[in-house]
Amino acid sequence: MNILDKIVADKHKEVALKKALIPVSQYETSVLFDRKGKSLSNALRQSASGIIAEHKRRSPSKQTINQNTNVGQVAKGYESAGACGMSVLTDIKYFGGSLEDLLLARASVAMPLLRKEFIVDEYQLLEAKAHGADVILLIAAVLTHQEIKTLSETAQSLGLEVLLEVHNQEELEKSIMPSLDMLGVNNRDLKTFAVSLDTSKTLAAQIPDEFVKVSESGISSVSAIQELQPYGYKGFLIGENFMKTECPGTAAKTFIESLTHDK
Ligand SMILES: O=C(O)c1ccccc1NCC(=O)[C@H](O)[C@H](O)COP(=O)(O)O
Repeated sequence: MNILDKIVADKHKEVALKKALIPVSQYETSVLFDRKGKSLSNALRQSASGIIAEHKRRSPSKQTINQNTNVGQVAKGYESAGACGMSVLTDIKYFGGSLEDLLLARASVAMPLLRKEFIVDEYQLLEAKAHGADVILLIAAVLTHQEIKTLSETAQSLGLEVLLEVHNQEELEKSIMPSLDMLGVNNRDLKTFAVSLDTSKTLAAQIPDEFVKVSESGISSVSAIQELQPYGYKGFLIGENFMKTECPGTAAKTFIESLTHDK
C-alpha cells in the first residue's frame, strides 16, 4: 500500500463520518454556496507567471514545513505577490489543513482558490463550494474513469472548475474528457517521494491543447519554470518552496518578480 492508498482509505472513513454528522442541506444553504466562482484556468491563460501558490503546513514527504502560519495572511501575501490562484490543503491528518483554512483564505482574498483534497465522493464537492472554493482537484490515480466523469460533471454543474492530476500516461489516457478544465502533471513519485520535472516534460505532448497544462510539485526555482514553459505549461503549483520560509507571501513575491523580470 503506498501513501496515496493509505490517505484515500482514511478519506473514505472520514467522509462517511461527516456524512452522518452534517447533512448536505447545511452546505446548500450556506452563504457561499451561490457565489459565482472565479476562473483559475482563465487567470493562468492570461498570466505571465502562472503561479498557483499553496498553503501547506506539513506533508508525508517532508513532515513539518511550517506549523506557525496564519492562513489569511499567507493568502493576502500570495495575492499581492501576483499569484494567479491559491491552493489550500484541507486534509487534516496528513497535511495539517482544514476546511476552516479554506474559509479563512476565502474571507481574505478574491483570487481563485483550489481546494487541495483527496476527493472520493460528491459530498466533498458540496463542502468545497460551501467553503469558498473555485476549483477542485481530482487525482486520476485513485479514481476510475466513471468516477472522474461523475465527479467532474457534478463539480462543473456547481460552478467549480476541475484540475485533474496525473502521474503517468495510463492515468492520462483514462482521464481525458470534456468536463475537465486543467490537466496537472505531478512530478512527485508517490512511492519514493522523488521529484523529477521529466514527468511533466514526458507527458506534455500527450495533453490536448484545449486543457490548460499545470506542472505540480518539486518546483523550487525560476529556472525550473523556464525549463517547463516551452512544453506548453501555463500553470505551476508551488507549495514547500514558499511555505518553508518565514513569510510565504514575500517568498512568492521575490520569485514572481524574478520570473517576470527575466521575460
Ligand atoms: O507533498 C507530499 O508529500 C504529498 C504526498 C502524498 C500525496 C500528495 C502530496 N502532495 C500534494 C501535492 O500535490 C503538493 O502539495 C503540491 O503539488 C505542491 O508540491 P511542492 O511544491 O513540492 O510542495
